[in-house]
Amino acid sequence: MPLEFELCPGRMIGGDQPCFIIAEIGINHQGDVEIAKKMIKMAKDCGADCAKFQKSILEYKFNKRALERPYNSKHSWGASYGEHKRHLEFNKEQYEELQKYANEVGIFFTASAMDEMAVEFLDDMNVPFIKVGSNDTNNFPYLEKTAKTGRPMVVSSGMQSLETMRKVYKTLKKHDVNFTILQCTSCYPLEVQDVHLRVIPEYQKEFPDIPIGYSGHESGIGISIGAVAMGAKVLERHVTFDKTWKGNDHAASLEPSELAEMIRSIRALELAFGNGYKQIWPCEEPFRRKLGKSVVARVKIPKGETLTEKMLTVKVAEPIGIPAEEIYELLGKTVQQDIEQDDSVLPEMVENYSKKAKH
Ligand SMILES: CC(=O)N[C@H](C=O)[C@@H](O)[C@H](O)[C@H](O)COP(=O)(O)O
Ligand SMILES: C=C(OP(=O)(O)O)C(=O)O
Repeated sequence: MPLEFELCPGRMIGGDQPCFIIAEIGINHQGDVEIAKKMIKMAKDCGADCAKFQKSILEYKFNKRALERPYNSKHSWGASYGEHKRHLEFNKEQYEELQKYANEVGIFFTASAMDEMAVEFLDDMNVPFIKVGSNDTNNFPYLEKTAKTGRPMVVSSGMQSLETMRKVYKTLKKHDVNFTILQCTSCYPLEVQDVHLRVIPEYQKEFPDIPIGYSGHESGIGISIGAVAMGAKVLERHVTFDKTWKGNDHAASLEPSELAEMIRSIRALELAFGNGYKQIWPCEEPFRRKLGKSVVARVKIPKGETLTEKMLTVKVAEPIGIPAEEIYELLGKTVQQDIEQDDSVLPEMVENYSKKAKH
């Protein structure tokens, strides 16, 4: 399987492709379709590639007692966890409305499938790829089912060991499905010492034929930009209109100005990566001419003298002379005209000196 693949129609990821940026709306829409739409538009306006939600079919994601447990958090939308989750869940019609809206806006639309029924739900919706949230990454029947849809998979790896991730990789390889693995630590918000960006190159070594990415829950944008510098080819961040809103994820999310700034910085960083060639670039020429150093006579050198190191020095000189890096090639050669002290040494002043001064 190649290191690059098509994650969404017409959008390759991996290799030298720009990092694919997922704006994770998740549950930050507060259960309100109109807010969700505004968030889709905001993600597009900020330059994200994809707007993502979280789809659960609650009776399949949770057992009864988990749905009944009290949820006394300040982030709760109901007395029980089930009521809270029901408030945040969009139905099929609402998903279709959001998908249609994302299409109009021109941004890819998908969700994490939070249980096996949600996989079917999203597959029926023809989403471009399925996100596997960290809490399903060790759920092998679910992974097999998702892989069988044939849709590319973005697999997060919070709350998992390397051993489990090796099993995940082998399982998905068996199904010949395109997938990427994201480094992730599942804490909300995530403290910097718990980020572990060095897992990105570790994953690259472990899984050399798939793109590796990062799903971040930290505050701010610097660490995610760093993740891209370390090779993340997919980046997912939660987004919000207001970090102080009620809800578990808002504090670990980016507000629009941060999202836009992060994406601008990532796109600039990608340009800055360059192609790995080291050479003198055209943009450096004026500066090389002004600031670059040439060989200069340290003393007056009469015609016929043989050049020694003591006769020469290196300075910013006018006119530009033989470049500094060629000074040793001059030693032992004969000068064919007088050179005054502090004058540039020019190629035509030196016998059999074939190299031309670089102008
Ligand atoms: C692991 C996982 O699912 N994480 C998700 C993605 O990052 C989160 O958005 C959770 O859904 C969210 O933090 C849950 O919050 P509450 O429990 O208040 O609904
Ligand atoms: C839980 C999710 O993601 P992550 O594990 O990457 O935070 C998700 O996308 O629903």
